Amino acid sequence: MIRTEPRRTLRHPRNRASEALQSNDRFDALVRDRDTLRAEVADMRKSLEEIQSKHHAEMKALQGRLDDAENKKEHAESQFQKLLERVNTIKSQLGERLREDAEELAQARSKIDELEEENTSIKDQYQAKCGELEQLSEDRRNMSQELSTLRDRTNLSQQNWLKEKEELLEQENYLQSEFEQAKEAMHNWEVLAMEERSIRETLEVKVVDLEEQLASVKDAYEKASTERDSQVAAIDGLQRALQEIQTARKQELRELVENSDAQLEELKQSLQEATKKALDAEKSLQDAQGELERVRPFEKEVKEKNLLIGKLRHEAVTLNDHLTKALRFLKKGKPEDNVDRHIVTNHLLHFLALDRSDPKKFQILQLIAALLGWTDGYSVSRLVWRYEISYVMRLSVCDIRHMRLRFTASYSAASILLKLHKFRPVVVSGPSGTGKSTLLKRLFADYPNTFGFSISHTTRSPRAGEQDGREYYFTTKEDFLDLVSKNGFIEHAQFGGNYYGTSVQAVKNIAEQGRICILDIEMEGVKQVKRTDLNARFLFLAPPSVEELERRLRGRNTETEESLKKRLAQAKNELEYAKEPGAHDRVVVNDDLEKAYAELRDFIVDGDKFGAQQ
Ligand SMILES: Nc1ncnc2c1ncn2[C@@H]1O[C@H](COP(=O)(O)OP(=O)(O)OP(=O)(O)O)[C@@H](O)[C@H]1O
Repeated sequence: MIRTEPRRTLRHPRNRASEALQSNDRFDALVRDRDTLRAEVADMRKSLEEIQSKHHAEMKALQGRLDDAENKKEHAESQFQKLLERVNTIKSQLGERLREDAEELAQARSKIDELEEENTSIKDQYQAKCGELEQLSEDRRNMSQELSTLRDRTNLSQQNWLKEKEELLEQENYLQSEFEQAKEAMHNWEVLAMEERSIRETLEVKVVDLEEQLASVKDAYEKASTERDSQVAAIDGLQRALQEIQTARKQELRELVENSDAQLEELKQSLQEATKKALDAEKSLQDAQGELERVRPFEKEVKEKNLLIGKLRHEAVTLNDHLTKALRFLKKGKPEDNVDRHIVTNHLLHFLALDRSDPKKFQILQLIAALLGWTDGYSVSRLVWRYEISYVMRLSVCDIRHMRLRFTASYSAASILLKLHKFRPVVVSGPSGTGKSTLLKRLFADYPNTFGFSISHTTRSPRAGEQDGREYYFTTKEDFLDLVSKNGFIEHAQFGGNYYGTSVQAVKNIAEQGRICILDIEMEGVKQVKRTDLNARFLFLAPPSVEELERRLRGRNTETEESLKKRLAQAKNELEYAKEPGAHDRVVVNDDLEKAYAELRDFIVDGDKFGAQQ
């Protein structure tokens, strides 16, 4: 609306009447203008009042929403505090329990070791005593044999002597009877001499002869008697000697038997004691085994908890590292440095294009702040805080949970990748029979608790005593085939209607446990590992020649003619593949076992770095 100011100018008197008329008209017009203005003012007031009341209502609604949000925030904070308290109490309780269990386990182990040592020493003693017992029985048997031969010989000589004695006695009797006859004859002759003197003279010669005969017979008799006496004395001496020998032998034997009986008794006693001790040891071994069985689940729990603690520690260290890097990066930026406007514009466009709920938006904001050199920590944190608060206040609880899950998943994936940089798996491949198992067995013995084999998946049902995640990861056929379709296996095969396979995740699990996973696989498996993010190192073990390989396979006595042919054909393929550049990081020829082991160990151990990357 155009309004004109009333003009205040001096007019000529002739025009006064007409001017009065004009001024009346103008006055009327002015009155009209004023009225319209008043109406307009009233309208505006009305609309102002309406706006004010609307604004008031909007303010009220906003205040209500703000109050709600604050309540929710307070509630979430109190829940978070409670959870934190619970986590702390669980941590302290678990720590206590873990320490106690570890102590108990160590005691049980040392007890088992002691008992086992005792058991072996008792067994050794028992075996030594058995050997001694056998030796003694052998001695006894030999002596009994000797004694019986001696007895036989004594009996024989005794019989001979008795026979001779009888013969001498017979001779003596015969001489005695002859002497008696001669005496009688002499008597007859003396009677006859009395009667017949004449015959006497003739007979005297006979008498002399007879006397001579008698004398000689007497001599013979005396000789025989002395001989008999000496022989009797010899027999007596012999008998005495024999008796002495017999008594000495008997005494010796008695002593021997007594000694061996005593030794036998002692051995029996020590055997009984040893058996008792062995029984006691077995009982305490069983107790210890029972104890071990009881402790085993705790051991697993302890391991899991330790793992968890390790993971948490590692996460804390990584986060700290990231924070330090971010701070350093923020501190380094200078506003006067050349800022690439193109990059900033791109980031800004990206920021605007992203959905509000996308967490990347926050990261881009941080990046822009760093690029523009907003080194003032306070203003950056205020900006970030304001953005965060305004963003978080628009999120529902469900969104927050979802975000946390997404963060945890991506964080654990990143954590595994970090672990795979430190604990890099080693793929040891090579034709069957080159000596992989022989060398790896030695390496594991030299470096205990350093390496691990991945646990395989299987679709077969668990057997008694088997545990999921210990002997195998037991899975269904559907899940197994699903994982196959997602390239989740390094190697897989079917035996007797069941599937078996080595999964990529199983290898990652070994790195998660802080061990180097050793994969003893074939060429196709090697290629598959290269397609994964396992960050593995590759060693190829080659035989000195195909002929030597065949000799070793035959020497192992594990192959049929058919399987041998198959293995040799496969060996040729593997040797061809190994010639391709970059197929393996190291090729070791196993011609000399010591040399090959040194090369394999040097590559895997890598000066105690085990191939770790920064
Ligand atoms: N340097 C060597 N010299 C002579 N014999 C060897 C040597 N290395 C290994 N062997 C022998 O070769 C045979 C095969 O070795 P081994 O079983 O370790 O092979 P492998 O590569 O593990 O076979 P597979 O892949 O079939 O299990 C064994 O009998 C082993 O004793």
